[in-house]
Amino acid sequence: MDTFSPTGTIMIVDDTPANIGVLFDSLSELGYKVLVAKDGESGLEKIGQEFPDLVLLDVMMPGMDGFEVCEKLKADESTKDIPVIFMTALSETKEKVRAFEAGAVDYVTKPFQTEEVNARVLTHIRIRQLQEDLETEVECRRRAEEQLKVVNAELEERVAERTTDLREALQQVEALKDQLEGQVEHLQEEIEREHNFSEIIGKSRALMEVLEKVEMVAKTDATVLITGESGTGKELVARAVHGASDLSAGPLIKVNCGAIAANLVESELFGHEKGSFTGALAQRKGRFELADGGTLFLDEIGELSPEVQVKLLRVLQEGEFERLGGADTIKVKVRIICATHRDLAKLVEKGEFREDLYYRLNVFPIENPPLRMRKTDIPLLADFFLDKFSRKFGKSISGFDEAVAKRLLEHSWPGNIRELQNSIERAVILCKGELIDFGNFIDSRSPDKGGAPQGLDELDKFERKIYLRAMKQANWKIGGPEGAAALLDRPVSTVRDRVKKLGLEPGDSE
Ligand SMILES: Nc1ncnc2c1ncn2[C@@H]1O[C@H](COP(=O)(O)OP(=O)(O)OP(=O)(O)O)[C@@H](O)[C@H]1O
Repeated sequence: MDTFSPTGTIMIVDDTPANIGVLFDSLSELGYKVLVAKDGESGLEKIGQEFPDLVLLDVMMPGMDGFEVCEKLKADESTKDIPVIFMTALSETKEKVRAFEAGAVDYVTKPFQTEEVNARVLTHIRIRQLQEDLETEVECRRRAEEQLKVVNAELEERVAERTTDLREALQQVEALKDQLEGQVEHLQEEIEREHNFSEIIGKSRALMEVLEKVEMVAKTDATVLITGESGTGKELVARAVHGASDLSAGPLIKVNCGAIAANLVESELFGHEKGSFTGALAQRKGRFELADGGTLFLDEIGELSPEVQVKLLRVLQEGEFERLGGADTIKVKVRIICATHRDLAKLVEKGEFREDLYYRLNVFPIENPPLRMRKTDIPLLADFFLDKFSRKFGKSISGFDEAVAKRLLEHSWPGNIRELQNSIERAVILCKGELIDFGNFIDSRSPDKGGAPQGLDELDKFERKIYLRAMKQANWKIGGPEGAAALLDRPVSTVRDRVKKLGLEPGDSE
C-alpha cells in the first residue's frame, strides 16, 4: 500500500482567480501548503524566495507567459530542479511539446478535474522527493567513498612506514643473529679446544696459536714437525694432534730417537727377526709395525744417525720396510709426528741431517714457544702443578708467597715447563707451611758450600745440584742407557748444553 502522504509546498501561478481558488482549496485540503501568484513576474520572484516543491504554471498570462517563466526557472541553478506542471487550455500538440521543451514535467488541461490534478501533483512531488533522496544518497556515497579513499591512503602510508620500520628492525635482528651465531661458534670452538686439550694448561695467545694449528692439521694425514726448546710441551702437542685426529682410536707409539743406543735404533724402529743379531732371542715387532693404523711419534728426531735417516726416508717414501734380518717387506699405514728442540735447518746446513728427509718431515711445522714468551701461562701452570703435587704428597698448600709468585714470573725458565714443574714438585716436598716461600726452592739441609759459581739464582743453583748428582752417578757419561741424560729423562744434547752452561766438572762439590 502506498504510504506516501501529500506534504510540501505548491506554488500556483495563474492569472485567473477562479482557477486559483479551486486549486487552492483542493490542494490545501489534501495537506499541502499552497502559495499563489497572479502573473509570471511575481510568480518567478516568489518561487525564488520560497523554493516550493512543485509549481502549477498557467501558460497564457499577460506579460511573461508560462513558457518564459518555466525557461527562466530552468535556467537558474537554485530553481531548475523544481518540477513544473503546465496548466493549459490548448489541446494543440505543438504547444504541449513546447511546454516539455521549456522544462515542464507534465501538463493538465483546462478545465481540469481536481482528482487528476491532485494525482499528477502527488506523483511529481513523490518523484521529486525520490529524486532528492536518491541525490542525497548518491552524495552520501560519494562522500563516503572519498573518505574511504583518504582513510585507505592513510592506511597504506602507515602500512608502508610500518613495513619499512619492520624491515629495518628485521635487518638489525638478522645482523645481531649473525653476530651472536659467530660468537657462539667461536665460544664453542674455544670450549671444544679447552676440552680437547684439557691436559694442556695455558691461555696465552702464543699457546692458542699452537692449538689452532693442532686442530687444523689433526684431521689431515700430513706429517707434523714440532719444534721448540726442551720442556716446552712438544710431546703434549704431539698427543693432542693424535687425539684430535681420525686415528685417535689407533695407537700412539713414541720413539725417543735420542735415548736409544745407536746400534739399536733400527731394531727399535723396524723390528728384528729371531737371531738376526746377538741378543735377538725372539722375533720383535718394531715401532713402525706397532703404530700401524695410528701415529708414530718420533721424539728428538735430530739425534738420528745418518744410517737410520736413510732408512726412515725410505719408509716415509714407500710406506714399507723389512725387519732386521728379515726378508719380508712389511707395509704399514702410519701418521708421523716428529719433534726436536734442535734447529734442523742448521743441522742440514752442517751436513748432520739429510736435506731430503728434512723436507719430508717439515710438511706442517708447529713451533712451541718457550715459557718466557708466554708469561701469562706461568701462574696458571704454577697453580696447576702446585695442586697436582700437593695432592700427590698429601699436603694442603694454598699457594705461593708474594715474593715467590713474583720470582716465578721473572725467571727465564731455560728448562721451560719441565723446569717449572720440577721446581714446584721439589718445593712442595720441602714446604712445611701453607704457602710456598723462597726457602722451599733451596735444599736447606745441604747448605751451599760455595761450589756453585756466583750469580746463579736459587733455581739455577738447584738445577746445578741435580745435574751434578746425575753426572756423578753416571760417571760423567751423558749418553747411553746409564748416562746422565737417561737418568734425568732429558735429551743428550740438552744435558750436554746445560752441563756446559752450568760449568760442571768432575770434582765439583754441591
Ligand atoms: N701446557 C702444559 N700444560 C701442562 N703441562 C705441560 C704443558 N707443557 C708441558 N707440560 C709438562 O711439562 C713436561 C715437559 O713437556 P714435554 O715432555 O711435552 O716437553 P718437550 O718439549 O717434549 O721436552 P723435550 O724436548 O725435553 O722432550 C711434561 O711433564 C708435560 O706434561
